[in-house]
Amino acid sequence: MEQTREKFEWKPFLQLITAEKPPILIITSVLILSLIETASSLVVPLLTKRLVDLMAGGGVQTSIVALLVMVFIAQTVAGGFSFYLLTYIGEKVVAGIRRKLWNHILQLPISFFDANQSGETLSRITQDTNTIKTVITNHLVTFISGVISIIGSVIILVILDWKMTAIMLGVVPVSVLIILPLGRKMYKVSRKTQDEMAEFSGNLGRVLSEIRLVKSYNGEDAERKKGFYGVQQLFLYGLKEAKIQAVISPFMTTILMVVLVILIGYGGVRVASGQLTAGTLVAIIIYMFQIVVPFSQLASFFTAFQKAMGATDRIQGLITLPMEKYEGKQDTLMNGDLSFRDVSFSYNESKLILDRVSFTVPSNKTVALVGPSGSGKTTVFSMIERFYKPDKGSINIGGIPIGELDLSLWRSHIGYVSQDSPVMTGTIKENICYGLQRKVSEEEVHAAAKMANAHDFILALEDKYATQVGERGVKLSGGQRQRIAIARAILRNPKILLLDEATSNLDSESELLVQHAVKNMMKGRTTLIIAHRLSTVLEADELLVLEDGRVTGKGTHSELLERHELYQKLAKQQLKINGVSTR
Ligand SMILES: Nc1ncnc2c1ncn2[C@@H]1O[C@H](COP(=O)(O)OP(=O)(O)OP(=O)(O)O)[C@@H](O)[C@H]1O
Repeated sequence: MEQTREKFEWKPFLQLITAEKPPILIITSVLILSLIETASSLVVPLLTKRLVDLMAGGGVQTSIVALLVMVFIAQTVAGGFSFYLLTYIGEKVVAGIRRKLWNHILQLPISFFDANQSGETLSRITQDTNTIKTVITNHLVTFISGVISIIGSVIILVILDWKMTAIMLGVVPVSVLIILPLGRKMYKVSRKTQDEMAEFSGNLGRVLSEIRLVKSYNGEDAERKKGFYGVQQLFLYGLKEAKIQAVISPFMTTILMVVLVILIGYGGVRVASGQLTAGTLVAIIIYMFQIVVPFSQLASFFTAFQKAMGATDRIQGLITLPMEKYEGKQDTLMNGDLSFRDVSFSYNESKLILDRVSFTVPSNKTVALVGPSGSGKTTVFSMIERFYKPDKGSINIGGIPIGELDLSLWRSHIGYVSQDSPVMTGTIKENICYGLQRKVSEEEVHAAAKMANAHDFILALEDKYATQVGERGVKLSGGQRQRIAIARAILRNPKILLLDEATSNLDSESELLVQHAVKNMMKGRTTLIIAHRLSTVLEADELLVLEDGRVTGKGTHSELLERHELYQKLAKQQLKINGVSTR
C-alpha cells in the first residue's frame, strides 16, 4: 500500500478532490469572497496613506474614514462567509471520500483483511481523510489569497516606492533557500509520523480486541512495552517536527523584524528629508505585513500539502484495490447439487492448501467433512462462501459455477455457522436479524430462536430480546452464542448450510440443546458440516476425509471405519469413540 513520493505532485490530490465533485457555485463564491477580502486588505494601506498624509497636513476627510470603515466591514464579512463556505466544501469532500473508502473497504476481498491490520485500515478512513480536510479548509484558500495578496502588494509597492520594495524583496531568496529544504524534511518526518500513527492504532486495536488473552496470559508487560515504544516513536517524530518548526518560525519572525527595522530606519530618514510622505511609509509597512504574513503561511501550506500527498497516496492505494465482483446471474435455482470439480487453491504460492478436491453434496443431503487439523476443511467453506476463488477447477451449484452468480444473492442462500459463532455488539434481536434486508416480524424472530433452542434462555434474560450482548457477545455463554448464531442462520432460511461444529466442550445439557437446534436447522437443506462429533458423522449421508488438502476417502461412517486407515485413527481420537463400538 505504501509508496514513497519524493516529488511534489498536485495531480493525485486534485483527482481525489475533484472526484467528489465539490459544488462549483460554492467554490466560485469562495473565490469571489476571498478576492473581495484580499482586495479590501490591499486597499486599506492606500486609504491609511491618504489619511495619514491628510492628518500630517492638519486636516481629516470624513469620507476617507467612512470608506476605511466600509472596507474593514467588507473584509470582515467576506472573510466570515468565505471561511464558512470553505469549511463546507472541505467537510463535503471529506464526507464523500470517507463514504467512498468505507464502501470500498466493505467490498474488498477477505484476502485484504488477512493481510492488513484493522486498526491501520481504520486510520485511513479517519486520520488520512482528516489531513486532506485540513488542507482544503485551513490552507487552500489562504494559499490562493496569500499569493494574490503578495503579488498585489508587490505591484502597489513598486508603484509607491521601488527602492523600499527592493530592500524588502531582497530577503525573499534567502528565506526560500532556508525554507525549501526544511519543508522537504518536514514532509519526510510527517509522513513517517502518519505511518507510525497508523501502526500505533493498529497495535492498540489488536490488544483491545483480545484483552482477555492479554490478561490471562499476563501479556500486560509486553503490551505495555510495545505501546510505550509506539508512544515514544510518536514523541520523537513530534520533536523532529518541532525542531524544524523551531527553525522556520523564529527565522521568519527575525526576518520580519530585520526588514521592519531597515524600513523604518531608512524610511524615517527619507521622510525626514522630505523624499517620502509619512503616509507612504505607513502604507509600505502595512504592505510589508501583507507580504510577510502570507509568505510565512506558505511554508505551513506546503507542509500541510505534503502531508496530504502522503494521505492521498494511501487512500488511493486502498481505493484502487480490486473489489469483490458482486454482479452476476440472478435467476439461478439454488436447490441443485453443490459440487467441487478438481478445485485447487493456495493462500500464497508457497503451499497448496486444496489439491484437486472433488465431491458432491446432493440437494437436501448432508455431507460431513472430517480430517486432521489444518487439512483444509475451513478453507472448503471459505471457498463456498466465495471468500477466495479457486486457482483451478470450479465449484458449481446445479451445474452453474458459483463464481458466475450474483455474490449477494449467492451468500443470501448460505447459512454459515462457524466454530466461534461471531456475535456483535448490540441486542440479541439485532444479532439474530443481522444482515437481513427485509422487515422481520417479532414472531419470525421468536420462531427462529425456538428452533435454535434459544428462546427460553433469551426470555430468562433481564431485557429479553432487547438484552445488550456486549462487545463480541461477551455477556453470553459459549453455548448461548452458538444458539444465537444458529437462530440467525435459521431466520435467513438458507438453501445451503455450512456448519463448523464447535469443538469447545459445552456441558452436556447445552451440547444437547445445540445439537437439537442443528438438527432442526438441517431439515430440507443441503448441508456441509465439519464434524467433530460421533452423532454428526453417524447421521451424515456421506463422509469425506480430507488429508493435506486432498480427499482421500468417501463413504459412510462404517464403510470408512472398515477401510480407511486415517479415518479409523481420527474416529478414535477426534470423534471420541475410543472403546465405543459403532457397528
Ligand atoms: N487466511 C489464511 N492465510 C494463509 N493461510 C491460511 C489461511 N487460513 C488458513 N490457512 C492455512 O491453510 C491450511 C488449512 O487451514 P484450514 O483452516 O482450512 O484447516 P482446517 O482443516 O479447517 O483446520 P481445523 O480443523 O484446525 O480448523 C492451514 O495450513 C492454515 O495454516
